[in-house]
Amino acid sequence: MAAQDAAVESLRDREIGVEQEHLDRVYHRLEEKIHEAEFLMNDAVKRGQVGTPGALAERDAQVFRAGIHLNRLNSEFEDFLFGRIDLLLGKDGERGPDGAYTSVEPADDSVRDDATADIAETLHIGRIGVLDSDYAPLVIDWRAPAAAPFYRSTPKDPGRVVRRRVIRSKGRKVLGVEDDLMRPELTAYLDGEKLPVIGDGALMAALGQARSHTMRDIVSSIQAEQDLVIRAPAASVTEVTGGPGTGKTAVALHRAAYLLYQDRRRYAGGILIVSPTPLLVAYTEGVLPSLGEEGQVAIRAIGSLSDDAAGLEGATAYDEPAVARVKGSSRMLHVLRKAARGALEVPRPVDEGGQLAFGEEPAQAAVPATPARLRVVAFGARIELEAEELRRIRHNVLGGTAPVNLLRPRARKLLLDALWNKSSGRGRYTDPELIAELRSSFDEDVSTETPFLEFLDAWWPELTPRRVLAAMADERRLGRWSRRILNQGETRRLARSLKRLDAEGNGPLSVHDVALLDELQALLGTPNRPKRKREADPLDQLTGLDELMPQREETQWERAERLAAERTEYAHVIVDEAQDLTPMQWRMVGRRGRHATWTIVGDPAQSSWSDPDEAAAARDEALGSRPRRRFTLTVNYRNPAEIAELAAKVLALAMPGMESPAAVRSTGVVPRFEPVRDGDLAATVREEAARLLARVDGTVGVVVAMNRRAQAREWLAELGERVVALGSLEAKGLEYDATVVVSPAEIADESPAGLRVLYVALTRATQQLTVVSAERDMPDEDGVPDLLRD
Ligand SMILES: Nc1ncnc2c1ncn2[C@@H]1O[C@H](COP(=O)(O)OP(=O)(O)OP(=O)(O)O)[C@@H](O)[C@H]1O
Repeated sequence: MAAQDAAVESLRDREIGVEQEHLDRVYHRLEEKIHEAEFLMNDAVKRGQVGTPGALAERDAQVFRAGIHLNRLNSEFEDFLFGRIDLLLGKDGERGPDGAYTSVEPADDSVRDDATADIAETLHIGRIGVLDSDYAPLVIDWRAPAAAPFYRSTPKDPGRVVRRRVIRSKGRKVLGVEDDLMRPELTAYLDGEKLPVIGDGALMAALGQARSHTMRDIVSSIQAEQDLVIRAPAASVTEVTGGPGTGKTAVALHRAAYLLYQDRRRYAGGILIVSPTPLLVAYTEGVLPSLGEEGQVAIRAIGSLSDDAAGLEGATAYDEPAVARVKGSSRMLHVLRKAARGALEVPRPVDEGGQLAFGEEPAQAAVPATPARLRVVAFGARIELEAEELRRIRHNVLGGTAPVNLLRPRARKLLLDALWNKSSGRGRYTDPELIAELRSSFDEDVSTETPFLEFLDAWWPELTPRRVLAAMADERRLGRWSRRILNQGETRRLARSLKRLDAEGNGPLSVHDVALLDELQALLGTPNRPKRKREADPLDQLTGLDELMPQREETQWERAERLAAERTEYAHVIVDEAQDLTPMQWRMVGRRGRHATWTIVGDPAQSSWSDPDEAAAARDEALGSRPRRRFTLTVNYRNPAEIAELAAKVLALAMPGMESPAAVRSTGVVPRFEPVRDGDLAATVREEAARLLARVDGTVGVVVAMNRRAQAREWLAELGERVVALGSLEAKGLEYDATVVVSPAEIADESPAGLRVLYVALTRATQQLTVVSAERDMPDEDGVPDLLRD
């Protein structure tokens, strides 16, 4: 037995040695390429010194290209080379642009009658493609067509693949190999020697690894059903559904990298990935760089999508469910339309002069809400417009649907018309030319007068989304805008939730406020501002360069940076956890992809939104009539069968009849049930988290009801960085080696979608799960809460 083990080990070592040799060749070639790129950079800099505009533009372009190239080559890929396939001869002998044979099917005579065959081609697969100096492929990019059989081949449908190997390496050192035999019935020979097979496959090895606070890519073990989605054509809409742990997020990220590889030019317009929480953004954002892609992809939390959400972190506060339901509903659109127009009448916030603040009622002899009349002097006489006339003009201007801020020039024009009609100038001449001249000087005189300008500013102020949102905090006013749209209770709750904002709308935003601000931005519009001239660069002035090149064009770098900063629309939009988007959020996301192609991944069973039909309608509106291509993922790679089985009980309650995905592995460790000990919830949770910390190498997540978030953080403060406390809604998409789910009943009762939120909480663990039940969970003698019993 020992001799047999030793033989296996020596075979493994020999195969590791074979792959090491190949990796050495790859690195040698990469070094050559890095030198080439550095040479290009230096050469480009020299060109820059010539100083003619043509040479400068060329230099910028060259530096840009060489910079990208160097960046990719220098990236510290942990396992740059990760796969290999050994293939039979193809049906035809044609080679593709990457030097590999293109045929997927084996040639008729590739297998001999005695079930032996020769390996005709060996391909190594890696994160980027590398050709040797003769243009033969040393490494095929994982996204190239030639790499597809690495993912697609199965023993049932092997194509040309005989052996599929996953290579594990760190830096320049190969650490291990794991093989899957796709044609076990064959005896295959490579260079005259029998093809060896090592290990029991790579997927299980990958799934058993400890989790950290960042997601890993799955590039070495993408499964066939996932590969179909990743490589689906970009056109129109690709919709992917699948239960927890089926790899939807992973697939979405790999698809972004794949699309960029396929058509870099087209996706220079940017790919947007919308994620439900900043936590999930932080968890996933390392995956794309590890796949060799950066820059063109923006991963944004739904709470930071609008320009108005402060900073990239955006909004993290959550409204209580009843408020969230109102703010997310498409009925809000009608309220916001009224508010965007009605806010013109709202007094402006205090300035030094002691005027009113929003939300305050006029006190004593305060300045009136909006000026009641306009008084100017023209041609030596006073002209006035009374309240009724002003009201008529405003009504007239607001007649259409144009954005309010863009209507200001029209309001100004109608005011001048009305003043002119009352002025003495009107009847002075009959000659149209003279009248026109007089009118034009009238307009100029009046419209530059301070009283007129002050009046216009107060009567038709430029509204900001935040100001309008803050104006909605006044319940009486909001009641006017929401009449026949929201009921009284909804109006009250909405107004109250907005009291967090000051008069200018500054203050903590909730995740749902962000979609409202974005809608308001669209309703209000941004007036055109005169273009600012490019600021002079002091260095250019000092060196006299500004005189040499007075109209220096933007460089390619500057242009790329500017476009990224200004980008509001994308070429492709990927929505993760799409089941959670509210109708208002769909509108916000839809505005960013009006001309885009889309990939949408989600799971209706995990939806925390209470009205899925309303959300589905909004989604249809955002996607328009684009055709949809649908995929379903069926295998759960995250949870062991023991945990998946428990979660399935909640699924049966939350969505009767819905099937849960099949767990791909089992650990033999069943979930643990722990009732609160001695009435001390904090101590029980802390002890359970500590117990799990000792049992797993990676992370432990403790999921509590949303209103216990802060509490839970305190309970766990002493336990170190491997433990994280999460509100139920924050657990979306994340995973931990072990989780503690605290009081299923509390989580389920939190909102109308509570059972689905509980389903999410129960499906976060890759190895172990403890459920802590409080009194309201009504645990039985084994500690099993009522909700989780058979
Ligand atoms: N082919 C694969 N090889 C290795 N690991 C995989 C594979 N597919 C998925 N995984 C792993 O399974 C886990 C779950 O994947 P992911 O988070 O993408 O699932 P999901 O469908 O988005 O789940 P949820 O709906 O619960 O958010 C991740 O750790 C992911 O790396």
